[in-house]
Amino acid sequence: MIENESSDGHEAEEYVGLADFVAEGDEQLSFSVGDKLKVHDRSSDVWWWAELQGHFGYVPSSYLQQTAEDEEDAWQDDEYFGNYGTLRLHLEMLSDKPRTETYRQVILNNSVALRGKVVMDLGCGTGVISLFCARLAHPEAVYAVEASSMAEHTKELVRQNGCEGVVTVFQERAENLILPGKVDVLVSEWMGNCLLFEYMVESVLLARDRWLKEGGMMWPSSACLTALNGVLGETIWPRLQLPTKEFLSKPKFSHHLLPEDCLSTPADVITLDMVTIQVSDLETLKGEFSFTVEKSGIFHGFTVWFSAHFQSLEEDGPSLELNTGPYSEITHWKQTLFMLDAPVTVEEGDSIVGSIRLQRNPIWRRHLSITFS
Ligand SMILES: N=C(N)NC/C=C/[C@H]1O[C@@H](n2cnc3c(N)ncnc32)[C@H](O)[C@@H]1O
Repeated sequence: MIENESSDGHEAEEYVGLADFVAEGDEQLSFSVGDKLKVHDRSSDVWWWAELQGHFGYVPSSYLQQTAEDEEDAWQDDEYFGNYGTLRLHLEMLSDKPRTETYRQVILNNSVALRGKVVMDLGCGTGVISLFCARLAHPEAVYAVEASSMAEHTKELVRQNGCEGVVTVFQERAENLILPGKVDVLVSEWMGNCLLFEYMVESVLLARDRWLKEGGMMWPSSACLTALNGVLGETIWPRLQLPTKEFLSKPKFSHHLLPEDCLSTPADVITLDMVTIQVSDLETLKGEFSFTVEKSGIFHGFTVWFSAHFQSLEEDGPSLELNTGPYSEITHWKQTLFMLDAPVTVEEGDSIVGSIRLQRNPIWRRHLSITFS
């Protein structure tokens, strides 16, 4: 067989492993999540004949996904920046009072220390954080970076607020950005559902590595994912439209969990230090948890949310936190509920021990899958 020819004479197709596979027998081929395999024969539905680094063998087709046509497509950037070019999403974010107010407080608390500093606002959208900097403090310069067409409006807003002397808008992807110089502070509001969805955080880390001065400040300085055992409040069941099985099979984004629906105390399961974390660390993030049930009830699933922490620019100055959990003021992210395959009755004092894994999708780079074990 010619190296790159498959048995039916077509070009071998490239696929990516979606999960680790361990061969059972020498006619099968083991691989790890993210491995790129050449598939030579897909005549069977279940087992395909594939090659990895010169080794051949059968692999389960359900573990493989075709690689995206090109890198750009993998990030779905046209759709992504297209969406952010319209006001709808920005209106939702600006209307989120806890979110926007936290960033305003951070700038206000650090207004003295910000004097003469150079700030980058990455993914500035309508530029609200940049305007906070220019109006509530006296930085040397603010570089407002926004890749979508929203940047045109942002330039106008900066002008109308009389901030063009301080704020410069760059309509550019952070990855391709050329700045006049390095910055003292990199501020960004990058957090997505379950903290990482959209993986805008990768852009923030690339910008950090290229443009943040040694010892510069990252805002948020750290972020963490928190979880607890939640119940599906009795209020939901009666309104259940979908068949229960289907309903239970997918995570529920933007689920508003009420404190009375919580069966255990929250536990931080994953923490990102925004100064030290590397892009490669984002591929797989794992956390352990052990919950003690505080009140008997039906355990329907795990609820997840995040918090972002903002260190003060001043030595032992107060830090600030944006918490999107059920005990804080509701935000546009709300919380995410991961349903169990089947609800479990639990008693006060029971302990629920396990681990969580956030696996970045090897193909669609803005997506992830979350596994509770
Ligand atoms: N999901 C939350 N919280 N915020 C999303 C916020 C996203 C905003 O940041 C911009 N953005 C995202 N990634 C980049 C990038 N690499 N370079 C420049 N601008 C970018 C988007 O166009 C949105 O306006």
